[in-house]
Amino acid sequence: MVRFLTGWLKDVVNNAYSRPYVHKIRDKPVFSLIDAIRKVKEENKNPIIAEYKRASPSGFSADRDPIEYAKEMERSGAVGISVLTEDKFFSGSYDYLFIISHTVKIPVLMKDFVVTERQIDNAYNLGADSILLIVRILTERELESLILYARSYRLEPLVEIFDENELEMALNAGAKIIGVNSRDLLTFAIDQERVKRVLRKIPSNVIRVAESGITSKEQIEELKKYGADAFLIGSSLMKEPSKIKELI
Ligand SMILES: O=C(O)c1ccccc1NCC(=O)[C@H](O)[C@H](O)COP(=O)(O)O
Repeated sequence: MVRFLTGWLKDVVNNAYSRPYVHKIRDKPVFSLIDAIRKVKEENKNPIIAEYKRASPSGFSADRDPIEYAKEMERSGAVGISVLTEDKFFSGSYDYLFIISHTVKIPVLMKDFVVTERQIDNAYNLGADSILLIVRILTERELESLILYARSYRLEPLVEIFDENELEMALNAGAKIIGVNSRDLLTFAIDQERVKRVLRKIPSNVIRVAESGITSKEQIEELKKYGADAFLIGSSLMKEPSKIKELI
């Protein structure tokens, strides 16, 4: 049983259960997102996970070529690329994941509302190096078992949390890389103060990712003071890809 869900989150999860199995065989190695983040930090640069997102339920939309975008992000030093594959609300697709993961040689994260092992099979077969697991939409048992299932493919999942309660669940489930989303998934409101509060409670042996609503270098520097190791940025890079140079 998934947790009690309302509004569009209920629809997005129902849709996730019906995603088809993709018949492909993985033909590339797995790149570790955690290792890549540590390496970029050692080089005194900001590890930016650049997101390929064409639309979102909060009204965002951008029409950008996935190959050009991914190449520019890699060339500019992004630590990884996050690819939205959710089709109904984000206009994502498995095709974008396959194309991008076969274009770049940096880790690629499958960003979706993962609730089934089949979605993880697809992520692996399509060339993803990590997947997102959102605590808000999973029970504790599901979170634990999906983490283990992803690891059976050597995909270390980015576990997304909202607050301290979800942090406890993520830590209990053994997450090694945790993202704190500043965007409330139901109201879409951005709250960076909550992110700072939660980030500083994450143990330093866990990789801490600040997610959503990041538009400037000043914000990144501020989030670093609270322990952020990496930054997941979608909208502002989709609108203006060259901005990545100033953020790194
Ligand atoms: O992007 C949205 O508007 C959104 C709305 C509701 C649920 C999730 C949503 N986005 C998923 C994400 O986590 C973001 O795409 C990602 O963190 C990047 O955020 P941003 O830089 O603000 O585009």
